[in-house]
Amino acid sequence: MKKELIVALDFPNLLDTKKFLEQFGDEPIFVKVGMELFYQEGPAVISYLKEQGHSIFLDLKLHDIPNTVKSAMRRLASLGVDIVNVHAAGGTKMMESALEGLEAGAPSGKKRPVCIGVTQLTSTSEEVMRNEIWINQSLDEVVVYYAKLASASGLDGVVCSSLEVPFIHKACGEDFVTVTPGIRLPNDESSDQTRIVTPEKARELGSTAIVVGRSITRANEPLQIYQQIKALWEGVIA
Ligand SMILES: O=c1ccn([C@@H]2O[C@H](COP(=O)(O)O)[C@@H](O)[C@H]2O)c(=O)[nH]1
Repeated sequence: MKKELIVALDFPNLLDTKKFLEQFGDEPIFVKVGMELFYQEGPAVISYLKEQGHSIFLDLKLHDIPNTVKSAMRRLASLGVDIVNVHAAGGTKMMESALEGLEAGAPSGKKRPVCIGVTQLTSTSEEVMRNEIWINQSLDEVVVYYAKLASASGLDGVVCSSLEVPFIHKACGEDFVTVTPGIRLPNDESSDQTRIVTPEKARELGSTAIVVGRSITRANEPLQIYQQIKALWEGVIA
C-alpha cells in the first residue's frame, strides 16, 4: 500500500459529510468512514463516496465470533471499499475468518480489501491498559505482540500509533501496513487521544498511512489545514 493521508469523516450524516467534502472541489481524497456515519447512512454512504472517486477505509473494527465476522466481512467486501479492520484481540481464528469472508465477498475480478487489525486503540495509555484492560506488559510489547498475531493470521497490517511503527516493521517486515491515527499538529488539543504524534514525526517513524479527523474536520479552514498536514506528511515543508 502506498503512503496515504486518510481523513476521518466523523460526521453524523451524509448531508454534513457532503458539505465538508464540497470544500475539496473535485479532488478525490482518501476518506475513513467510521461507526457514526455508517450506522446512520448504511451502505448508501459508501456508494456515494465511491461515485465521487474517493478511496475508502471502512473503520468498523469488527470483534465477534469467527463465523459472524466471516459473514459480516463478506457483506463489507461486496461494497468495494479499500480497507477494513478487525480487533486483533479477537484472535487468529477470527482474523483468518475475516479474510475468508473478504475473499468470498469481493466483487468478481477485484482484489479483496486490505484488512488490518487494531492493536491497542490510540486513546489507550499504558496505565489504562495495565489497570483497566488488565494486560500487564508494556504498551510497545503488547502492540508488537498483536501485530505479530495479525501477521501470522494473514492480515495485511495493523492500526497502531506511529510511536510503535519502528518496532512493528522490525518484527513483521517493512511492507506490513501500519495505519496510524492519533495525529496532531503541535498546537492541537489531544482530546481523547493519548498516543499522539505530529505528521512529520509519523513520516520519520515510517507509518504507511496517517488518519486525521478533528484537526481537519473541526478547523476553521479545513482545506488549508488538510494541505498543511499533507505537505508535512509528504515532507514537502518542514
Ligand atoms: O486506535 C484507533 C483506531 C481508530 N481511530 C479512529 O481514527 C480517527 C481519529 O480521529 P481524530 O479526530 O484525529 O482523533 C477516529 O475516527 C477514530 O475512531 C483512532 O483514533 N484510534
